[in-house]
Amino acid sequence: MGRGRKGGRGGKSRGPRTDPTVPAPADGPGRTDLIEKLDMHNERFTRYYRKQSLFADEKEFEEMLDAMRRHLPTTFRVAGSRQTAHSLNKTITDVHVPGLSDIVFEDEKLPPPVQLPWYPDGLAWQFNVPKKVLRRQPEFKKFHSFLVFETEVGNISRQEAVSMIPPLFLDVEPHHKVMDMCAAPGSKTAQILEALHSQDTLTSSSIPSGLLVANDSDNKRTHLLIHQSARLPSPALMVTNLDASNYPIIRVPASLNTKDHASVQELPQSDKLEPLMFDRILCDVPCSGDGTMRKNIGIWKSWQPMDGNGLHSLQVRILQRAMRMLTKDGTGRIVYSTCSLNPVENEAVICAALNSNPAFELVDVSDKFPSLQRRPGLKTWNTSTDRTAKTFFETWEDLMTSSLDDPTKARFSKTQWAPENIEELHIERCMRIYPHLQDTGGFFVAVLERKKKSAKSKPQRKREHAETDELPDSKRPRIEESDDTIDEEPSIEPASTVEEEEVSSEPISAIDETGPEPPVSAIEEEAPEDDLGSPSEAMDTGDAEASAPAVASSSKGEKGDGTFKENPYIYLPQDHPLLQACLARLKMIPSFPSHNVLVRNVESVHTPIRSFYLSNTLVKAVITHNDYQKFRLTAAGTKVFTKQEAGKGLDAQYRVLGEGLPVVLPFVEPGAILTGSLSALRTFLESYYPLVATFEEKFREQIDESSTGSLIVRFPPEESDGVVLTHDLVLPIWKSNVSLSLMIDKKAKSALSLRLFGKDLLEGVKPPGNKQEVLDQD
Ligand SMILES: C[S@@+](CC[C@H](N)C(=O)[O-])C[C@H]1O[C@@H](n2cnc3c(N)ncnc32)[C@H](O)[C@@H]1O
Repeated sequence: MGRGRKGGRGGKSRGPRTDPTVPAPADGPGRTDLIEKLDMHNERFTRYYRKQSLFADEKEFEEMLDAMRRHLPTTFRVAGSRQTAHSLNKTITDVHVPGLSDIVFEDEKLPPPVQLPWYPDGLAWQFNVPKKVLRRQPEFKKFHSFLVFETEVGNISRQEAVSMIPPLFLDVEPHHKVMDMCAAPGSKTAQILEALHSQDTLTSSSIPSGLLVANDSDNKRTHLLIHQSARLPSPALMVTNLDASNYPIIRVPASLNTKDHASVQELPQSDKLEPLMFDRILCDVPCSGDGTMRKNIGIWKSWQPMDGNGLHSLQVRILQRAMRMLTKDGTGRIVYSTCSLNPVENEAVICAALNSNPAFELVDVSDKFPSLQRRPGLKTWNTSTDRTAKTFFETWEDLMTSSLDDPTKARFSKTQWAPENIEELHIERCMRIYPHLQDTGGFFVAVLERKKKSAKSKPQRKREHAETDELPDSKRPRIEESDDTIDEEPSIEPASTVEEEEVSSEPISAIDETGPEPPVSAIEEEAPEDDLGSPSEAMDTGDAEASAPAVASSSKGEKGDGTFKENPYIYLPQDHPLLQACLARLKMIPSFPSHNVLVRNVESVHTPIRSFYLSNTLVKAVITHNDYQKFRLTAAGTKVFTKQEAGKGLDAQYRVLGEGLPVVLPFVEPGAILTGSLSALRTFLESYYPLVATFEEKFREQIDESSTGSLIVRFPPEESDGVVLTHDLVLPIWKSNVSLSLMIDKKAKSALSLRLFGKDLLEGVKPPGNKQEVLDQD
């Protein structure tokens, strides 16, 4: 398998390989219809895992297999920053769950949604009813619409329960510099962003001083990622498109490489540059994905042991690279995870990485999230050397002395077997989540930190490396750690060319280059986790402006020849006349961080600035002091203002973008914010471009006093005619001469309607012709 090849578990299921001539059975309550059941067998899989002795007895192994053949319950997370999430969660607990608690459908009592007991603050939910219930049973149908709309607007994230675990153990805080090495399609990126934004209020977004670099080697998938993260726009986000195992060093001014710089301070001018060291790194690596078989049923058929064997080397190299990028101040943390149960992709990778870098250790997190059922990492396993899972070797030495031919032997690395020092590595601190433990998918998570006092002498390190030193060069894992050399690493050179202290830098490439074809799951597009609304549906908002990603994302990306062509990222001078005109017109206060505004198009007479983006200072430092082309920077910061077609030159009219509003709200002159009411909100939601004359008088008066263009309205909490607005709602509107428009996309309007008024007030209302014409009308 080649480096940086498209990979990724949880590949879009090819679905059950059913006989097309057999009519599909009805959607039965168990939803594991006969045809699927027939496909849920694979001798290679059962033989391989039986050999691993995962459990004390065969009975439990059978229990696991049974669970893997059952339909996976639907799980979702109430997303968004803390306060908004709590408010929506209360609606689910107080309104929806009671309504779903005593439902009988076709003589069967249906279980209501329940909270996942281990997820903090009860923000994650699970329910398990057949699809036909969601289609036909009125209460569940209503709940389903609610979920679909809230998912569309980013308030709810459909995510497999186990996939929510790694970010929890990462324990991100707003000042952290975080790297998500294999981030697409981005469900964990979204969780990390939420943690960076834990200081957000109900109406306004904080600007974290930290940073999240979300990286994926697959260019197409980075665009999925950008779409996902647009649901939580963040001035602290950058998306890059590189092979994580060779991730280059990013240089930033030394004073920003600390925990206590301000989020939007001016860029320091005279600081020396030093490599950016991350506080948190997630390695959610590409894997064979056999833990997702409940969802991706196609893996049942295709699974074979070489899937995992073929990914081991890349997984080790990604983790090793993460170890080099982690802060050395002792407070950093790496979480390694896969949705595979295969020890070659899990414990073997952890052992290889720990043995290559004795400065690190596994962290005992057994006291964290105690209600999460888990099992310890394996201390022994058997590695199979063929696709049929019939040939196993207990040790690498056994393989070497076997009668297999040399080219076959050369495809394996010693690190695919348990090392002799496994007892010293505390491998039991790894976490295995099996499907039968709490009705989930299968998962593996390990938490690594630098040892508190790493005083290993060179001779001691040499002893630890001796095992790999004995190997022929071609089979050695790349032992790339040397705490002393990390700063000298050339910024963009592949890590394998880094000068290393004690051992060869030969990459562990034998399997990578010549190994088996990657597994289906490793090369297919990952199915969006979100079956409550696919990304493509979510993007089709019917409002092209409003639905554009709210991050400064690439409009070009990868060219046909594989080279990378990006629109530039240009920070404007603070006194740029157009920026200043825009800030004045939109009534921003003087402390607006105008030194952190960037644009993506080169301004000229013919191409005026289309949109303004805002980033925090760390993002600015990364873009300013590094060659972002080399990072294949695909997105940065968050889009806050965008051009409305009216006006030219300095008279150009810009508006505050719905997604950008929470970010800029703290900088809007308080007097410029209008006060709305439930009645005004209803008028906005009932029609696309309501006439000013149709609004209640109190609101109309404020509108009459305001100039045309972009305005912001605060709707305070109110209860009227059984409709309850529980907290402040702040929304952007556009005023033209005779009408107004709520500047959020159609789906966000529908979600709001449903949440407040119990129905979509725009349903059945025909959209007028050209929105722009309506907005520009005189
Ligand atoms: C398991 S998926 C990540 C899922 C993601 N963390 C999430 O929660 O949505 C693995 C990802 O690794 C990417 N990948 C494969 N090889 C890579 C490499 N060498 N460097 C970076 N990313 C890689 C794949 O494109 C895939 O998106």
